[in-house]
Order: sequence, then C-alpha cells, then structure tokens
Amino acid sequence: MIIAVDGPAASGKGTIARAIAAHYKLPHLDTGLLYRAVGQTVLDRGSDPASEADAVAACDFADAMLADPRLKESAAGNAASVVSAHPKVREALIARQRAFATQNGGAVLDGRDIGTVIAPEADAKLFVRATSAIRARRRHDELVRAGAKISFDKVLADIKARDLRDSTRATAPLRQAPDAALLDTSFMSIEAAIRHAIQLVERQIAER
Ligand SMILES: Nc1ncnc2c1ncn2[C@@H]1O[C@H](COP(=O)(O)OP(=O)(O)OP(=O)(O)O)[C@@H](O)[C@H]1O
Ligand SMILES: Nc1ccn([C@@H]2O[C@H](COP(=O)(O)O)[C@@H](O)[C@H]2O)c(=O)n1
Repeated sequence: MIIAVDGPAASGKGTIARAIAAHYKLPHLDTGLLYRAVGQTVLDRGSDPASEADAVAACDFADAMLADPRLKESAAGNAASVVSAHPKVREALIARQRAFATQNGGAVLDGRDIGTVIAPEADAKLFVRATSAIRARRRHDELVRAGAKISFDKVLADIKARDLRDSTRATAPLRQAPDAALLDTSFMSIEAAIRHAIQLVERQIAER
C-alpha cells in the first residue's frame, strides 16, 4: 500500500505521515530531507543554489548527510526550496523516491509532489494545509525549542517565500492532486489531525 501525503511547509504533513506509517506498520520517507540535503551540500561547497549545474552536482550527497541536524534549520529549508525548482535536480531524485514507494509492502511518503508525480498510483492521498500564520507559529516554536534565535516575522516571510516558489515552479509544483483528500489542520490538535488523517485514508482504501 502506498500513501502520499503532500502539503506546504510546516503544515504538519510529516507528523501525520509518520503517524500513518506507524499505524499501518509501513516505512516512511520524508522527501523534503532529500532536497534539504542537496541544498545544504550546495551551501557547504560554497556553490549557488540558483545554479542548476551546482545543484545537480550536489545530488551526489552521502547518505550520512540525511542525519545532519543542520537539515532542520531554516538555511537548509530555504536552499532546498531553490534547488528543488531545477528540473534536473528533481529528475536526479525521482528514482530513489519511487524505489522507496514501491518496495515490498509499500510505504508512506510526504512531500510536495508525491500524489501528483512520484506515486500518482498511490492507494490513498492526503493534502495537508494550514494558514501561513499558523504554520509560521508552529515552525517558530519548533526552531526556538531547538535553540535557534530567529524572529516570528522572519519565519513567516520564509514560509511565504517558499510557498510562492514551491507552487509557481514549472516542474512538479506544489498542488493538491485531484484525487487527494484535503485536511486543513489550522484549528486541530496534533492528535485530532492524526485521527482525521487515518479516517480519510481508511475511507479512500475502502472506496478503491
Ligand atoms: N495540528 C498541529 N497542531 C500544532 N502543532 C502541530 C500540528 N501539526 C504539526 N505540528 C507541529 O508543527 C511543526 C511542523 O510540523 P511538521 O514537521 O509535521 O510539518 P511539515 O509539513 O512536515 O514541515 P516541513 O515542510 O518542514 O517538512 C512541528 O513542530 C509539529 O510538532
Ligand atoms: N517532494 C518534495 C519535497 C520537498 N521539496 C522542496 O524541499 C523544500 C524542503 O522541504 P520540507 O518538506 O522539508 O519543508 C520545500 O520547500 C520544497 O521546495 C520538493 O520540492 N518536493
């Protein structure tokens, strides 16, 4: 069984995808981490995220990079959003994501284009959203808890800039697949969001 969970930055899709994976005992892939690893590698090399050639060269990042705590930081997220707009970067990361999705027993993947590009055949698809102000509040709280010194206004501006880049790029833009169920978590607790998400997945599986 393949379950696709898409949505904008800090909408809660990762939290939901992890819970769904635990519920169905499936492996989970946070595909944003792959783009963050490319973005961080570009920054580490002193290269330019806006250069497609530099970004493609960074797709050879070592697997250990995926455990680098810096990938959680805003700099990696912003660089990821720039490198992910390059068609050749997306192409370089497709095989890895599809192999994960189609491994024995299936998987849960979260990202921006899982239901539309990576696994359009997914058995269940969710599109998770929340207002930009609520997403920025959640992300700001998370960053401050991790020790970052960053203002709420900067986090909100970053989220808005990423939303714009992610949804207007020509290749695999962020959008809800026509057959994805919409889940707005703006006024839901984490527990309620997970409960609703599992109900929506159950409904889609039953209707297959
Ligand atoms: N319904 C909710 N209510 C309150 N906080 C939430 C809710 N869902 C998620 N969070 C918190 O918001 C933050 C962002 O959630 P999460 O990492 O799941 O989002 P994401 O969409 O996967 O983000 P990213 O795009 O960066 O991968 C986390 O600190 C998480 O605990
Ligand atoms: N399937 C995906 C996943 C992510 N991206 C890009 O990476 C950035 C970081 O992702 P997070 O989920 O960790 O926030 C994101 O802003 C996207 O630009 C993507 O393009 N496709």
